[in-house]
Amino acid sequence: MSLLITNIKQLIQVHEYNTTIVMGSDMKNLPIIENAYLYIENDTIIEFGDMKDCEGFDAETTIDASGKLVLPSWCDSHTHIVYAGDRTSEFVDRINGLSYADIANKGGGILNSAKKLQDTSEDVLFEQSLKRLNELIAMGTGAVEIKTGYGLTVEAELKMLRVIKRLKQESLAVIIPTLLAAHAIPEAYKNNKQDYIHYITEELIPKAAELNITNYIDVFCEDGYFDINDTDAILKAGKTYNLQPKIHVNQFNILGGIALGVKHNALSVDHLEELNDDDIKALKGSGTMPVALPGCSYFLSIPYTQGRKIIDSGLPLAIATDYNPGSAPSGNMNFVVGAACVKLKLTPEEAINAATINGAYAMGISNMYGSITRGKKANLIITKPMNHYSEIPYAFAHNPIDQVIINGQLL
Ligand SMILES: N=CN[C@@H](CCC(=O)O)C(=O)O
Ligand SMILES: [Zn+2]
Repeated sequence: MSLLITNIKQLIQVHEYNTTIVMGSDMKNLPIIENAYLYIENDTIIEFGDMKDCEGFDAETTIDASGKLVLPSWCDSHTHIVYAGDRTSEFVDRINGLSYADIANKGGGILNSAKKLQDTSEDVLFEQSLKRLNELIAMGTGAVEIKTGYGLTVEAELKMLRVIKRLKQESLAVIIPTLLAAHAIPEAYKNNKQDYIHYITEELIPKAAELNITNYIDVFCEDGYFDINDTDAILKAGKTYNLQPKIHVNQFNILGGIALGVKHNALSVDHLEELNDDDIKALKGSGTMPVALPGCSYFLSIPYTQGRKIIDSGLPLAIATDYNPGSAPSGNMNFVVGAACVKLKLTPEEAINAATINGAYAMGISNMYGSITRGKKANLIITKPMNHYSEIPYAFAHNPIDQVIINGQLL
């Protein structure tokens, strides 16, 4: 199978050599070729260059992309798309003045989603999740991390993992599963958190590891959920099964979760709506990617992550949707790229780097995804006609996607 895309107005995120992360002032660079071609064989990028050098390709399919841009598909490194039903009633409660914490304290929030998920059959959960996955692919996402965490029992968490496995089998998109082992404390353990942590470390993690579906572990490190000591214990237990941390930290409070994540060699630390200088210091020189989730800040009306400060400190930054029923019910990476510019004060170049190569890094796949590089997988977006990539974040809430290619296949 071979595919040639010709007359590309701008071929974006082109790297001759295999770049796997961009950080600090380098995030301002977004290498492009104007009036370009791209040649794909099977699922792999084989060649690209200036249109005037496009000779000798005998492709089975040719797409004329005149007036359109081509870029790597979005790499969404933080989602919770396997959930049951929705939480629209809590949305209305928040409009009427309740906070996210108020709702959680009266048994809503994550506990509400857990109850719904426990009561939903595996097949129905799969169908609901597949629909969300297909919607986000149509919006340009080609690689996506999916967390568990709405199970809160071994049985329901394993059900979530099996659903993620089926999504992987069903979909062309790259799916990176994460065991969100500690997301909330179930009602039955309300006055006995240590027993629940024991249940997580001694039962859930070993049984989840047995399924061999995930390489990553997550904890919601936050006041009212899991503190630093709990998080430390759970990450240590994960390490014995070779699960690398990708953790929820600093969403509402600074507990020291960033430094703890770095200590445990976390691949990413996500949220960071609250951030201090010690957090920035902890990240310096580490291999841990800070991940901002502007859709969550938008939906909950909480502060936006200081993306500008993170990048100006010389660090890398990734952006992701956090698609979930409670704090960010949207998988639209185009919106996230726009919000990163408007609210995090990233330039379009920085936002596109954050949503492609750095998003791929935050899933451990940037050696094969996230840039236009010979030998990398052909996961691509062809945009609607536009003059410049800055129009993607500029025209907020529009749909810039014309076609999506995943693993060399035109969807
Ligand atoms: N903060 C923790 N987890 C999710 C939200 C979970 C929920 O409200 O259902 C998040 O990343 O925002
Ligand atoms: Zn999340």
